[in-house]
Amino acid sequence: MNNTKPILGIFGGTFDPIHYGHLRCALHVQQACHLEQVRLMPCHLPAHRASPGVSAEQRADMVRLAIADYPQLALELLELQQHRPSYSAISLAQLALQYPEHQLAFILGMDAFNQFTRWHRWQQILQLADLIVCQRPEYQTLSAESQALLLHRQVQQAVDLQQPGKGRILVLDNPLHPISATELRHSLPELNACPAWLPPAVWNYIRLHKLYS
Ligand SMILES: Nc1ncnc2c1ncn2[C@@H]1O[C@H](COP(=O)(O)OP(=O)(O)OP(=O)(O)O)[C@@H](O)[C@H]1O
Ligand SMILES: O=C(O)c1ccc[n+]([C@@H]2O[C@H](COP(=O)([O-])O)[C@@H](O)[C@H]2O)c1
Repeated sequence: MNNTKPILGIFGGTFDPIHYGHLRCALHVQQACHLEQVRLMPCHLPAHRASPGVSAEQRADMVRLAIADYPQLALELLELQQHRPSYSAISLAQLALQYPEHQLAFILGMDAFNQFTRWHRWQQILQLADLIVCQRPEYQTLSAESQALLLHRQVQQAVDLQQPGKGRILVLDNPLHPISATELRHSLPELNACPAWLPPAVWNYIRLHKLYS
């Protein structure tokens, strides 16, 4: 039996700033997994790292600019609108209530997946959503904890997520994008032109607001 509920992808991130690694992964996942939409959700107060120097509103503005040409992508403001640590388990519980007619899939890179069993109430996430893991250069070795999770939960094909269910994990065979926001933040002060890994509209925003200088 096919699942009649469309799948909504939730791609959480600090997006400090958003770059083509994020954008191309979001577009690839949406198409490869037949997601109705991918909603990019900037975290407000990251629970797991220092607060970014750029405000949550500005990080969201950059996401909005980066996705403007792609109707299959949308900005999810849930975490920005709440003054609490941005725990994915809490956000997904709220999104599940907000989108009862959809099945949820949380999208994350391999580096994030390798830390997943240290997340706040991570077991609850697997009761609320499937995980779609994007491969990322330099992070292609799975931690022992991630391997253990995959043992019982991994599905091999995107089409498997169309069946009713939750807590399944798909590791995608996606094109690799060797870029990180950390690297960008370090190189941006030296750059005079838009680098290949940044959407031009995001570059213009960074220049206009003198970010990362
Ligand atoms: N180049 C990439 N390829 C695949 N996944 C990526 C890539 N860059 C980021 N991601 C994933 O996108 C999500 C949000 O990442 P984040 O906003 O932290 O970007 P980042 O480039 O990892 O930033 P930073 O270097 O500041 O940690 C995470 O799940 C991360 O694994
Ligand atoms: O909920 C948690 O404990 C948790 C711990 C680490 C990361 N996350 C989420 O994972 C997403 C990617 O995180 P990051 O640091 O790679 O931007 C982002 O939505 C974070 O809020 C969530």
